[in-house]
Amino acid sequence: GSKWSYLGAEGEKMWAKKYPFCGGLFQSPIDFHDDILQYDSTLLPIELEGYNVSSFEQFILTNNGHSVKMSLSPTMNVRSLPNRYSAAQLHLHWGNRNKQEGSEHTIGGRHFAAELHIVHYNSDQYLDMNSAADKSDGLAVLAILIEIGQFNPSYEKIFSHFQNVKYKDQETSISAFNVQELLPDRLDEYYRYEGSLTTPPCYPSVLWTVFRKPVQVSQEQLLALETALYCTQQNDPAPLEMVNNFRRVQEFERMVLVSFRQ
Ligand SMILES: NS(=O)(=O)c1c(F)c(F)c(S(=O)(=O)CCO)c(N[C@H]2CCc3ccccc32)c1F
Ligand SMILES: [Zn+2]
Repeated sequence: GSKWSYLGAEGEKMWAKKYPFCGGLFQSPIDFHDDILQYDSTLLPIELEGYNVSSFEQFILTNNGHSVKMSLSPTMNVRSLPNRYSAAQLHLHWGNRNKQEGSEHTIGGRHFAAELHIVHYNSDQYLDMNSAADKSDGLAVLAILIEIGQFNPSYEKIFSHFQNVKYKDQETSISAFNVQELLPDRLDEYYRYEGSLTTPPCYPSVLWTVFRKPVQVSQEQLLALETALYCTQQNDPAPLEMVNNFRRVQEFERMVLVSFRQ
């Protein structure tokens, strides 16, 4: 089992001891600020294919002790990237009820409340996630920044099941739905850079697309995310709340491309 956490002796400052890439190059997440941004007119709007999965299909929601992840259908693909990338899973990062700033990427040093990641692997070159995860052109992650605002019925399709996955290794099956509902409406405005997984093993294998426009969930929905889940198993005598599961921003001396003019 992966022995790492976001806190204490196995926290992010120690990851590099067991997972050398975590101390390496091209690490994510990063802060987006003006002097590293460069407009690139060749960045096409993100095109999703096969995202509208029939509600007769199921997605599996799992608490893996680090996040809550949802399996996705490999018929879900991202076009308009150098290769065809097929969806593997989505998961979230968040803060806690007293500090609702748990996004991984930041804009002008500002955290958002939470962040959704949809992890895809290069299905042109590799068989599955595991064989793609450590290849430089292996993965593409779509990142959606989440802020507090209106109740979001699409996010509720995931959040309403948290009581069934409170503890590590619990899972539940939910009716599939169109995951595009979880994205902002502007798929043509995003930040683009080559980075890494933000958890161990931190492979520098991710083509990041971070949408400029955040989505909104309500205060109550965010509170549910911040208070429902545990990193520990149900029978663990020392329960650990699953909070603050975001990596701090990494030093970054490279340009980030943007598909939009200011
Ligand atoms: N922020 S992120 O997008 O970098 C990222 C995570 F933050 C995260 F938590 C996970 S995980 O699988 O839930 C737990 C750690 O592997 C993955 N999972 C990836 C990592 C390697 C791998 C292999 C097979 C399936 C999924 C993943 C991940 F890509
Ligand atoms: Zn993530």
